[in-house]
Amino acid sequence: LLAGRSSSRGVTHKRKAHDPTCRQEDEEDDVQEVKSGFLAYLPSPVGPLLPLRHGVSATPLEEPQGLGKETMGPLLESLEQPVKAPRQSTSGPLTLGVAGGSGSGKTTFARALYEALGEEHVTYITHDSYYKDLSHLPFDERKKSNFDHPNALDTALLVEHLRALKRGHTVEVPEYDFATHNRLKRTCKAEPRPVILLEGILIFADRSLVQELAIKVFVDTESDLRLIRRIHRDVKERGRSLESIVDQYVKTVRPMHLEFVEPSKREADVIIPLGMNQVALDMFLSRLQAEVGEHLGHLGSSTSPDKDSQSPKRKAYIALGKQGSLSLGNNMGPARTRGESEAKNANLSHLKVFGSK
Ligand SMILES: Nc1ncnc2c1ncn2[C@@H]1O[C@H](COP(=O)(O)OP(=O)(O)O)[C@@H](O)[C@H]1O
Ligand SMILES: Nc1ccn([C@@H]2O[C@H](COP(=O)(O)O)[C@@H](O)[C@H]2O)c(=O)n1
Repeated sequence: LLAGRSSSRGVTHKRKAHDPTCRQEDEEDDVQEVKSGFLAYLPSPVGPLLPLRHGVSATPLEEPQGLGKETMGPLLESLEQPVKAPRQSTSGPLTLGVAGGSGSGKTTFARALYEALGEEHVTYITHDSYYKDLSHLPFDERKKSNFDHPNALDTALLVEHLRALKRGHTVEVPEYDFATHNRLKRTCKAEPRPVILLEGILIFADRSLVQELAIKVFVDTESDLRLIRRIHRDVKERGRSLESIVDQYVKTVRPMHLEFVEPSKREADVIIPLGMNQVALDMFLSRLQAEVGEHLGHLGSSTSPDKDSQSPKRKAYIALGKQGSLSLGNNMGPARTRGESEAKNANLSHLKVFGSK
């Protein structure tokens, strides 16, 4: 569009500047350039051409070639507006979503963020905790379920919880057992904190969930690597056989990934290529530092002991991420449960990969 515009400007400038009709002719030229430029890009003629910009009062074109004010106004406005990052209000928690296919490294990435931002500042929730309970089915039926379809998860409850956290309420996050495919009886309290970190394969596939997220990161890893990682993990941590993993991958994981997860990538603000990697983490953390500082400042001392953005404490935890020191040596882990033993293994095995240096 811009290239077309500057060439027709050239034609306009050939005329004499003192010509009293110049302005009108300029305007006509502007109409011409609009005709040859914009018209080519718009799907169908929608009405007479009306004033376009300040100083350009174009004569309406004959129907049906013209363009309506309703169409051109917003179009031109949008062209003139700088592209703005979608920001949520700074008065509530900053909501961060990390999505990606199974085995892409989103847990690894999310936990690195969790550590780097400071656990006391982050409410960490996984969509996995909201898998629906299947205890009404016999085990053989349960294990054949499609766990990669959005209907397998109680997303409405998660959205409700996110909204409650934003209002400052503590929520009871369900606990899920991947070995039995059931919810446990107990729940896990998640307290409101300045940053809400949400992770899951399908979090960008649900509109109501996407709307709750201010910053959306997609961890993008090729399917062969994801499958290999999944095999390792599911054998070690989820008590699965190689045969069952491959069977599940072919029947549900892969097709659902192609249908729901991959297209949801377009919702992302940031795409991390090659899975979790230190350069991406560092860059993301640097950018986030300003956002987080703002949010921590806003939420005050009950959730943020260091209000001063230059305080040694904040510098320390951001630096922690930069060094890649990611060991989770405490019991303040995320509200994510896959049974006790799995949680322990998962924490340690993920974090070793990115242990400092
Ligand atoms: N960049 C990486 N290089 C090597 N292994 C990785 C990498 N990222 C993750 N992993 C390993 O792959 C497995 C799956 O990673 P995880 O973060 O749990 O993925 P997701 O949460 O997306 O399923 C884990 O065992 C983890 O240690
Ligand atoms: N009972 C269940 C529930 C889910 N899954 C699989 O978990 C995957 C999502 O978790 P990631 O940590 O890998 O993102 C998903 O692909 C489900 O197939 C399961 O196997 N059993």
